[in-house]
Amino acid sequence: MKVGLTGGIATGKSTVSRMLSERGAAIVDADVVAREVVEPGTEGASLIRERFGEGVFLPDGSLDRQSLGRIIFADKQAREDLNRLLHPLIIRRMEEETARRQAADPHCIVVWDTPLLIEESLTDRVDWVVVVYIPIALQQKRLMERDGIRAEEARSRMKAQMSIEEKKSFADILIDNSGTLAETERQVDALWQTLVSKNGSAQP
Ligand SMILES: CC(C)(COP(=O)(O)OP(=O)(O)OC[C@H]1O[C@@H](n2cnc3c(N)ncnc32)[C@H](O)[C@@H]1O)[C@@H](O)C(=O)NCCC(=O)NCCS
Ligand SMILES: Nc1ncnc2c1ncn2[C@@H]1O[C@H](COP(=O)(O)OP(=O)(O)OP(=O)(O)O)[C@@H](O)[C@H]1O
Repeated sequence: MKVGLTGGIATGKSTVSRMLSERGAAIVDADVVAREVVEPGTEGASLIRERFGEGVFLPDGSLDRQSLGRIIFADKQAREDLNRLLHPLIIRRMEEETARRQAADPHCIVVWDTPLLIEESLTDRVDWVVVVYIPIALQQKRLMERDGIRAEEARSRMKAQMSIEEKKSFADILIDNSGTLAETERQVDALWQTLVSKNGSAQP
């Protein structure tokens, strides 16, 4: 079984995916894979160098994430270009990782922790869509606190994605992460019970 876990930036995907991992899920994290596909010497790194130039790389050859982030969160065309270059590489690697996990354990529950699951029309690749939701004002506050950024920058990052209100409508299951972590744990327990009971049976 393959579950797509999504939400808006800083709504709590990593928090929920950690809780699912503790219960036995196999996590495939798109942000981690996105880092792997641009490591020095990779095809991803050369594609970025061709489009964005040497200025978005550090002297040791690694990607200057801050610099590229400043460009793509402020410029829609640049963001679409980056997505077009990297997403096929990211998706391929996520599918390979999933196949590897399922070969090792056919009954495992694989969770795709993927911020852009809905924007990139990846919902058909998963059996269930779980959206981690918090209200927009709290999203902005948590993002500013976590990344130490100002309101304006937080808003520009949030605007680079479909709004969390809109994403809600794509959910098979909604996790409300606006309360305490203990409250989220309780919802994750219920989610896990549902996934385990449906594993191997009909899709939602
Ligand atoms: C622009 C980059 C270098 C900035 O790196 P940085 O370390 O500052 O951020 P990080 O990778 O941890 O991403 C943080 C969050 O930003 C959001 N985000 C990242 N990329 C994008 C994007 N292309 N469009 C919209 N939101 C994005 C996601 O919510 C993500 O969880 C990096 O995000 C990147 O390589 N993005 C392109 C790959 C991608 O689309 N990743 C998202 C998963 S498919
Ligand atoms: N229930 C909660 N109560 C208080 N703080 C929380 C809660 N859940 C998450 N947070 C905090 O909110 C921030 C965002 O959470 P998290 O990093 O899990 O979001 P994310 O959706 O994975 O973000 P990104 O899209 O950037 O990968 C973190 O600093 C986290 O510690």
